[in-house]
Amino acid sequence: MSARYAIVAATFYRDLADRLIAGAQAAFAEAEGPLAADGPADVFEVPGAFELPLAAKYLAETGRYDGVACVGAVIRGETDHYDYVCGEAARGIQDVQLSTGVPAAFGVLTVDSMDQALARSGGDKRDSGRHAADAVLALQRIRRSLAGA
Ligand SMILES: Nc1c(NC[C@H](O)[C@H](O)[C@H](O)CO)[nH]c(=O)[nH]c1=O
Ligand SMILES: CC(=O)[C@@H](O)COP(=O)(O)O
Repeated sequence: MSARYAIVAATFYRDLADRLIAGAQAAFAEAEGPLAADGPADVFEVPGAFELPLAAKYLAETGRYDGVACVGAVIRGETDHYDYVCGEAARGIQDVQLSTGVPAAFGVLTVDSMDQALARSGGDKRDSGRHAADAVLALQRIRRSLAGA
């Protein structure tokens, strides 16, 4: 039985979203055995990170996906708007996975500069898109093992 994954991307910073999507797609493509995907992850886009939780909820509630990787980038500006966007995205995505039982990973960069974002979206620090997909796979591995127990 193969798996189906989704990626929902906040495209407020288009180039960063594309880098994060690529990382998540690569990680999903490497999944093996019962976690192996039946094809590339379906990609859905929202304007910003604040919209990620509801999009993830829509996808999780379809019952069509074994997990959802939520990706995006929030770069601090002059005001405290950053705090609200980041906080609600994190809390909302966590609520989706806890309420639906469908893995929904937090692959949202919360940074102070574009340089920090580039370094964490497949640059020299990490690939948060890949990490989000890996988190989905790790939770799905547990879920599948318990289902087979
Ligand atoms: N400043 C950033 C935003 N802001 C937009 C919000 O996420 C949201 O789309 C808007 O408030 C309408 O509800 N979003 C990001 O993803 N990254 C940012 O840096
Ligand atoms: C993270 C944000 O919402 C940010 O881009 C907004 O910038 P500002 O705080 O300067 O209005």
